[in-house]
Amino acid sequence: MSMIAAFYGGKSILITGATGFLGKVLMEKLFRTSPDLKVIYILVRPKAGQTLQQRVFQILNSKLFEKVKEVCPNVHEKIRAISADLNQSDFAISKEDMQELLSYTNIIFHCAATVRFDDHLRHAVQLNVTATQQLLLMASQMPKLEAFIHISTAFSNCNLKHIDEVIYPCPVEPKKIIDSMEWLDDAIIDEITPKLIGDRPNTYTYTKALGEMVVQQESGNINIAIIRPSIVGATWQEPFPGWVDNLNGPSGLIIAAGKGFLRCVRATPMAVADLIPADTVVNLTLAVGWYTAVHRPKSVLIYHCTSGNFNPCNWGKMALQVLAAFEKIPFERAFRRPNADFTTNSITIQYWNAVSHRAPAIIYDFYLRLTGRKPRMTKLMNRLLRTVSMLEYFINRSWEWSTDNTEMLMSELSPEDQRVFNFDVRQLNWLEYIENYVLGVKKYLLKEDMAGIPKAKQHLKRLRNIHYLFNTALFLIAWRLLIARSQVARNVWFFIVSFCYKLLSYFRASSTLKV
Ligand SMILES: CCCCCCCCCCCCCCCCCCCCCCCCCCCC(=O)SCCNC(=O)CCNC(=O)[C@H](O)C(C)(C)COP(=O)(O)OP(=O)(O)OC[C@H]1O[C@@H](n2cnc3c(N)ncnc32)[C@H](O)[C@@H]1OP(=O)(O)O
Ligand SMILES: NC(=O)C1=CN([C@@H]2O[C@H](COP(=O)(O)OP(=O)(O)OC[C@H]3O[C@@H](n4cnc5c(N)ncnc54)[C@H](OP(=O)(O)O)[C@@H]3O)[C@@H](O)[C@H]2O)C=CC1
Repeated sequence: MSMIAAFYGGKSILITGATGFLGKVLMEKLFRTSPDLKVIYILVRPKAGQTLQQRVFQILNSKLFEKVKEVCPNVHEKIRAISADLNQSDFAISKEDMQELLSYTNIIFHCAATVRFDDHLRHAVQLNVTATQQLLLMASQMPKLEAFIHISTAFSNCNLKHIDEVIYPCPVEPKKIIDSMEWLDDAIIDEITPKLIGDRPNTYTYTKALGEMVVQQESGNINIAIIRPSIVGATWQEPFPGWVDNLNGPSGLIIAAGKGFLRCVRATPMAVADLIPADTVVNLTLAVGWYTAVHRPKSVLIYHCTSGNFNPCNWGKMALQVLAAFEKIPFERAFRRPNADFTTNSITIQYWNAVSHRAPAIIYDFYLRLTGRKPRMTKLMNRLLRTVSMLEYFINRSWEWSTDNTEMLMSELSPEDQRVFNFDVRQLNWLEYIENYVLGVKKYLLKEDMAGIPKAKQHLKRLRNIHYLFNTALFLIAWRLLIARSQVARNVWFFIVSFCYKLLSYFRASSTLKV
């Protein structure tokens, strides 16, 4: 019997960010392994014309929750969606709902965040820092609370090369930042943002670091732990391999590469690709929830959820594996054949961007115009290149994260818990994982039918032939222009033609002699 699964039985659990990628996988695993839990409260904001109920209905009716419905048929009754906006004071939760949350919550998993790299500092602070502070204040008023698990990121201290399981202070106190956001206007915030974030690449990593400081400062008597996952990818094993439902991290780039839009990047092939499957993060999170509640460590423990030091894979190897997966599982209607060229040279990347990305987009837009359609490829390409430039920081560096707490926890688990809540990535086979990832992107993000694979393969063959034809034509035109202008080129051409003619005559003569 799993001790962790039993621990969550009968519990009232509060999850923020439950409608996000990680939150959904967390909720699914909780229901599947502890169907006797009392209730999961989720803080949800109405969105895109959908009511809370419609959002919950959509989640529960997704493929992700198919197994849950078998083991926990009354799952609908066990989810309690609470209308909340983490950007508002008291999260805009009604008095009655707040009372219920304060009275009954046993465990909190705080997953909500803005994960956009380019978010305005005011908004990023509001969600990643102030909301964390408010949630801790709520937590301090919960008499039945046993543990508060805060999801941060392994990149909150990406300005360092080696990162220990400690909270590194930022130069300006989070409280000062929170206060200043209230009275500074946007223009001034824009001006001071680069100074505040210092050598971090974006507001996301900076505000996640501030969030951790808030957790430490406001922990009081609450049992708190922080999880720091690296780049969260599709699921590895549970509830099935390859589940992914948003474009963040590598998923969007896999689409861009598979569709042939993105063919080269500024990346360091030998840099460690610290990807971590979503289900691994969730398993560690649930194990940490149990450990924190039961063992009540004296200080805030930090758990790095990374793959690099257990089972490293670099970007070069990973890109080759992705390309190999595209051979087996091609995406439909690719723009060009997938390719993966890496360079660390800024001039080379500018040349490649011009030749491999912008020029084909311009030619295609020209073709769209000629055929009376609206050009769109150049715009799309510019947005893609902007996205890639924001991710470049993470694909050109390697980090080392110490994992003593994660390893300690692994050794604390019973063999059954190690199996049910497996977070040991040493067992992960990257080739298999990447293949399932590409399959998942095709099925769940692009919603493409597997029956279309032969047609997609045919399309790629056609693109390869067009590519060869185009290159041959380009070569012949260039050569024709050259021999028209240069005596040396003409001499070389004459030499090649006469050499070929002599070779042909020789073979013809020798074959006549044999007869
Ligand atoms: C397994 C990987 C191998 C890759 C295989 C490739 C094979 C060969 C190809 C050759 C190239 C090789 C590439 C190799 C390496 C790539 C590896 C991937 C690197 C991943 C690094 C991630 C680092 C993460 C570190 C921190 C982790 C965290 O803690 S938090 C979670 C991470 N957060 C994010 O990922 C958010 C990032 N996104 C944003 O901040 C914003 O979306 C944006 C600023 C980038 C863009 O914002 P914008 O206002 O323009 O609008 P938005 O509406 O958001 O999107 C615009 C269009 O772009 C699409 N989009 C969004 N995100 C991505 C993405 N990650 N990749 C591609 N496309 C993306 C979005 O759908 C929009 O499209 P349109 O609607 O069509 O305009
Ligand atoms: N994905 C990754 O690669 C990594 C993620 N992490 C961390 O994991 C956590 C979860 O990330 P992930 O699931 O990928 O992110 P998502 O963007 O998929 O989910 C974010 C969640 O936060 C919710 N949220 C955002 N703003 C508000 C708001 N104002 N009020 C209420 N809820 C809000 C979203 O709700 P809604 O659906 O309404 O938008 C959504 O449920 C984050 O803390 C992130 O920092 C850490 C490392 C890597």
